[in-house]
Amino acid sequence: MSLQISSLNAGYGRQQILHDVSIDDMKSGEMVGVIGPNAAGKSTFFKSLTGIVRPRSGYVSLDDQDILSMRRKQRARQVAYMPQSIGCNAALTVFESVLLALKQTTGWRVGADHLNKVSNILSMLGLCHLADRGIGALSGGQSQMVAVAQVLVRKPKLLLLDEPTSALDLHHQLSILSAIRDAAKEFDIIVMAALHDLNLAAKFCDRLVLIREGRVLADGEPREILGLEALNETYRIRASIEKSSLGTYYVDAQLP
Ligand SMILES: Nc1ncnc2c1ncn2[C@@H]1O[C@H](COP(=O)(O)OP(=O)(O)OP(=O)(O)O)[C@@H](O)[C@H]1O
Repeated sequence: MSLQISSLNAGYGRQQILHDVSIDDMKSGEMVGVIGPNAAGKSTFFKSLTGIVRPRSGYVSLDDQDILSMRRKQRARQVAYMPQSIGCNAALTVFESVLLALKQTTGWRVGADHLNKVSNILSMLGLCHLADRGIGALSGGQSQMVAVAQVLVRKPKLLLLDEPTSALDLHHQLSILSAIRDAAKEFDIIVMAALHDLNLAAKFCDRLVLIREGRVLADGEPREILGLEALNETYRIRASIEKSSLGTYYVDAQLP
């Protein structure tokens, strides 16, 4: 399965935000980091793939199907989106909220297989201890992890995560991204995640797409993208890419 995005244009009113965004040949199991400074258009890009923002032009082919022309329900079975800010319904437990997310795309009959799916996802993300808690009584980080469970349980073909670790401590940033990467491989999902932490992006993503002012500036392997001079200009920093004693690459950045 592959995803192809060609010449996507989108915006709000008269303001054009995305300009001819094209990304070639993303493959199932792949984790693609979408990076770029504040207001670059990353959320608008994700929203235009889900239909929340209607693209003005462009073509998005997922598994040889044009997702932009799909009906909302059909698209929801294939594309799951976790927005940057998460609302919660205080009347549900964590387990029920993940079950409800699953049922949105599979109909309302609840069978043992559905309950197992929810249990498996909670276990995969290390959230079993929260299963019976009311979702209105979670911390910001716990809510964010439950939101990941809600999209992952649907096993979409394409999973869009808008800053999935912004509320998480270091341990949970690593554990959640690691679980998402494993899930991408196990369930054959294409994951696109907007990430502000370039070191996490380098550590977990197979590929990085750098967006500035609504345009794709670069697309490639993390080491290649983070070593680009364009990164300095885009983020208005002075950065160098270093190799750690663990053998991973990281960005050492300062103000210019
Ligand atoms: N609903 C909206 N109506 C009008 N303009 C909007 C709307 N949502 C976003 N924008 C504008 O679109 C531009 C891109 O915003 P977007 O949220 O896509 O950026 P982003 O890269 O996700 O930013 P951040 O990293 O800060 O979350 C910004 O200039 C923003 O002000």
